[in-house]
Amino acid sequence: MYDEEDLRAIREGHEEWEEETLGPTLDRFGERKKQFTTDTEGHEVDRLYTPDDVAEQEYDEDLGFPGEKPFTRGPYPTMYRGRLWTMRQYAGFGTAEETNERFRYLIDNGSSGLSMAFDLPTQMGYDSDDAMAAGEVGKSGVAIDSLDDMETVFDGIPLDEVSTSMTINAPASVLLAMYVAVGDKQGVDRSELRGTIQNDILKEYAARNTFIFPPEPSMRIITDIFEFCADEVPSFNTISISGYHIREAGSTAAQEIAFTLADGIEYVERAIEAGQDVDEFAPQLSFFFASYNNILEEVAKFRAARRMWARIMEERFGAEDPNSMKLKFHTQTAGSTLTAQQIENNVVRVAYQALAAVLGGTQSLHTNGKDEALSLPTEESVRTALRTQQILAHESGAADTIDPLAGSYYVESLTDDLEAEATQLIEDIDERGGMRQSIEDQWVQRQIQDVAFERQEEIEEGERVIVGVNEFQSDDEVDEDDLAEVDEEDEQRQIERLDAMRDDRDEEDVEESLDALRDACASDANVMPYIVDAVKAYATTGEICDAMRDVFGKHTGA
Ligand SMILES: C[C@H](C(=O)O)C(=O)SCCNC(=O)CCNC(=O)[C@H](O)C(C)(C)COP(=O)(O)OP(=O)(O)OC[C@H]1O[C@@H](n2cnc3c(N)ncnc32)[C@H](O)[C@@H]1OP(=O)(O)O
Repeated sequence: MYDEEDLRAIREGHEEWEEETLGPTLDRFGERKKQFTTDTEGHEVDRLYTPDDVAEQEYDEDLGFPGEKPFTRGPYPTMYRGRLWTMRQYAGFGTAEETNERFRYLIDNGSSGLSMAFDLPTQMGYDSDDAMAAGEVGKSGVAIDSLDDMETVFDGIPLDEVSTSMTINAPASVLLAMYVAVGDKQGVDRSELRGTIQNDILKEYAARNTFIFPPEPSMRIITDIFEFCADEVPSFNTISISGYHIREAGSTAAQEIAFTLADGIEYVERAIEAGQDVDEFAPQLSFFFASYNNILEEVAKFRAARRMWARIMEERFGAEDPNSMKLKFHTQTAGSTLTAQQIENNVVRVAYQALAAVLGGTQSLHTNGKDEALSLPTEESVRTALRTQQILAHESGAADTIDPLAGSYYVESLTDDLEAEATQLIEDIDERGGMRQSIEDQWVQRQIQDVAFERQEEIEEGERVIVGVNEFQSDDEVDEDDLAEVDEEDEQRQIERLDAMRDDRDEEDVEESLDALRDACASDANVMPYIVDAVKAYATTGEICDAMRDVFGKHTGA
């Protein structure tokens, strides 16, 4: 963007400055550290960035305009001036009634989207009365045993007026079918259903661990979902390809981009192999990233990811519809950065992380509650987390102009560096036979673990300061009474609900629908319509997943 002459003058000026102005000050005072790095190991931060650091950038090709390729500056032409990001607080615990109450509370307080957390048994495809579920029912999210529970969660919440994200992976097909069935019962046209299922099984094998079936049938179910949604539920985001868990497992920012986009590449390849047209399903692919404390690195990460995905979709897959190239993403502030010490500091961490997400152009945001390192968040901490977003949206000015950090020599240079680093990693993965193979070989897991280990050492040795933990400690202790408690009776109540539901349903319908589903799994039919039928017959999550386990088998380890 600068001509050679300008650049030469800048370089000369830089050298002069180093000698005449900087030198004497450095000699007298030095600097705080020998080396400055970004949040992630190995990425050195220079003292000063100038146009020379972004001399290679071409405005048109690398930045462009918002809503246009390569979408570095954002997927929409007006961004937050037209519509604020969706404030989507992750919630759900105990029984369907409790979750319905929390959802209504969030909507009453200005939440603009819902985000549903499921308990571990639901995520693993077990009913609440299964021996495998004991002690876990309703703990990390809501227990959904059947359509009956789903109807209760959305009681009084018209599905044509909200968009709902569901953090569900291995049994995503079942929960999506339940959502569709609730919509059908509410009389909402399927084309009006909006939301996202996480449905990202590859990162389950690599980092999050709630898988049920082996990789092969899991990938088939995912492509069936893409096809079903394109035909029946066209506004639904069929997957949330997630870097969040990869980062939380310890990865660097560049690895977070690379492994997430490499997962994306694997899904796109599979769907194309299954005969689908890339421009039919790609616009409904969505992404999910973490936002950490290093604000400028995070902004660069989001911008680099957008640019890379646009290039991958166009150049690698020949996508023609610009909507197929737009990387739209949800952000969650980083749970692992929250400290159990001085929990009020977490409000500040979350605010900075949320700022980074917004400066980076997120479409949807969850801000963590300050107490989440210790317990489920209380209503009060959930409210403060939501208010943090509202202050950011309405008071900070951060939403008033598009991609405000563009043109910062540092942010642009870091955007380029992260793109280069992540592109190199994707090339390495390609050479190893793709992401699925690299996960099966444990290569991805090892890359992440190595970084996580180094970071832990830095914290233990005090090289990395965590305020309130290894520096600036104080003796204040959290009052246990201020934390949310899990109701231990929930498990029993949920089992009773499930029993009552089973007494009411038509067993013959259930059996027939499960037999048909088994047959569909064993053939090459799309499984989704069969799952919708089973759900509508009130077959349970566990029964449906068992029918699929009968045909697909179980995956026991990555
Ligand atoms: C840690 C934890 C765990 O492990 O358990 C987790 O995983 S929690 C994980 C929780 N995960 C999540 O919550 C995932 C959330 N994800 C999402 O909501 C989605 O995938 C998303 C990222 C694409 C965001 O979807 P969204 O509906 O909120 O937002 P969108 O960007 O699609 O915008 C909604 C509609 O408004 C339109 N729109 C948006 N902005 C503009 C604008 N400036 N001008 C005009 N129109 C606009 C869009 O085109 C779209 O309409 P149209 O559709 O007509 O084009």
